[in-house]
Amino acid sequence: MSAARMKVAVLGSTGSIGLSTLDVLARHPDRFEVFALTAHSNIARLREQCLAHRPQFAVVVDAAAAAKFTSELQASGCTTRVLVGEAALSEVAAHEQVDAVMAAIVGAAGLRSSLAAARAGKRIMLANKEALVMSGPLFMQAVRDGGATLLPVDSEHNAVFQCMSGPGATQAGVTRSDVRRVLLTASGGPFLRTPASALVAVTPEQACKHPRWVMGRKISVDSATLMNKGLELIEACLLFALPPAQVEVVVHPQSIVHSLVEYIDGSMLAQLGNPDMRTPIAHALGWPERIASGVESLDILRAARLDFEAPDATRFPCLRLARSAAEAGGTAPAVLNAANEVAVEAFLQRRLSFLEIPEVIERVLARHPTLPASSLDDVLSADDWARREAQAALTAAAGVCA
Ligand SMILES: NC(=O)C1=CN([C@@H]2O[C@H](COP(=O)(O)OP(=O)(O)OC[C@H]3O[C@@H](n4cnc5c(N)ncnc54)[C@H](OP(=O)(O)O)[C@@H]3O)[C@@H](O)[C@H]2O)C=CC1
Ligand SMILES: CC(=O)[C@@H](O)[C@H](O)COP(=O)(O)O
Ligand SMILES: [Mn+2]
Repeated sequence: MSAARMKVAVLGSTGSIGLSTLDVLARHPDRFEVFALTAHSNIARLREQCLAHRPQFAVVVDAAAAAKFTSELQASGCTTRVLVGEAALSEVAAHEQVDAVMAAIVGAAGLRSSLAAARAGKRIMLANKEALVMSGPLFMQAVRDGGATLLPVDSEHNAVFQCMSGPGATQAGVTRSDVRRVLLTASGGPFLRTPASALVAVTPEQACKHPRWVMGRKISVDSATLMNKGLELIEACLLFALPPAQVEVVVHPQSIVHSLVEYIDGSMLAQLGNPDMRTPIAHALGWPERIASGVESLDILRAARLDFEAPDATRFPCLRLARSAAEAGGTAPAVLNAANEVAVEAFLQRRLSFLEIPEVIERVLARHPTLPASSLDDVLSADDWARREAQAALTAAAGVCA
């Protein structure tokens, strides 16, 4: 039985998606084998995970932490081999023995390893939306060239994927002419009802307190600015080969409907469930079969009502910025993403106010002449340029902030 087990590499295993993935994997020891785990700063958690799951490889990005980690593992009798450095992430993602890769590193740091999994033809379960947003058509081409299977883990895209299954189902990235539009649901984040005048003083702690989901700090801030939905709009256009005009965003505070697809006959299909990432993770791991996730049944009588409203473009300008970048294409999404990463990090470090996040991004985008993104070098150059521009914009904003 063990010969048929799927070997899974979990990139970013110490994060929120990583933890949920290991929870689902542990429910199916007959079906999955944890092949590799990776961490950046949380070495203590990686050690616990290695002892619990006994992977063949563990990757520690930071060389300074690796020696102590390796001797601790050995002292515990754990035979996991420790690999060190960023290149090792791609090595395990593309390893010939790996069947499936959970891409759950946050931000641009996950680009190379996600691409490596695509090129090596793996089953890629994609949570790391920033990698796809940055490299866009190049990423989708790598999936096709490598013969990979790309399965969306982001809850909205997993919902759309599920609503597009059935007769006539296509692979992710292939246009369906019978789809009229996709509606991505947004919770609205922690500041859905916060007046504009109060947004200026909100703290990182408040921004990271998501009303429905427990997530890492970066995506939590993105959710609060609605940039998460902006990145997801670009992600949806790429995954489902749709123009931005066919992807709409609707605020749904209960986070029960995870997204909807409308067909040309007027049918709207939605995927519903409790807000728990183990559902899309289990879907991606088991696909095309369904496997248990540990998620409780949704009590629709208790939920009782589902509300929908339009997003407020004035208080949350990030959505507009992302839509413009989606329409511009080329290097614009990579620039949007990089500027956002810099601005969010500065906000988390209290060097930038909440309302200055979109200001920094807009300033960088305004200075960017969109170029074709024909190669990975084009994407990385745009990313590098945008980070430097955003740092400069931070300095300007810090003067205002101080
Ligand atoms: N959390 C959620 O519910 C959802 C998340 N996503 C997406 O999934 C991805 C992960 O999110 P989430 O789990 O919340 O984030 P977390 O911050 O909780 O975890 C991030 C993971 O990435 C690792 N990491 C951070 N920086 C680096 C780096 N430079 N090199 C290598 N590894 C690094 C972290 O390691 P360490 O902890 O050791 O520092 C950790 O394992 C994001 O792209 C997010 O947008 C999408 C939908 C839902
Ligand atoms: C769980 C998930 O997929 C997140 O991307 C979530 O959607 C964030 O919530 P928002 O809808 O508030 O952005
Ligand atoms: Mn999402």
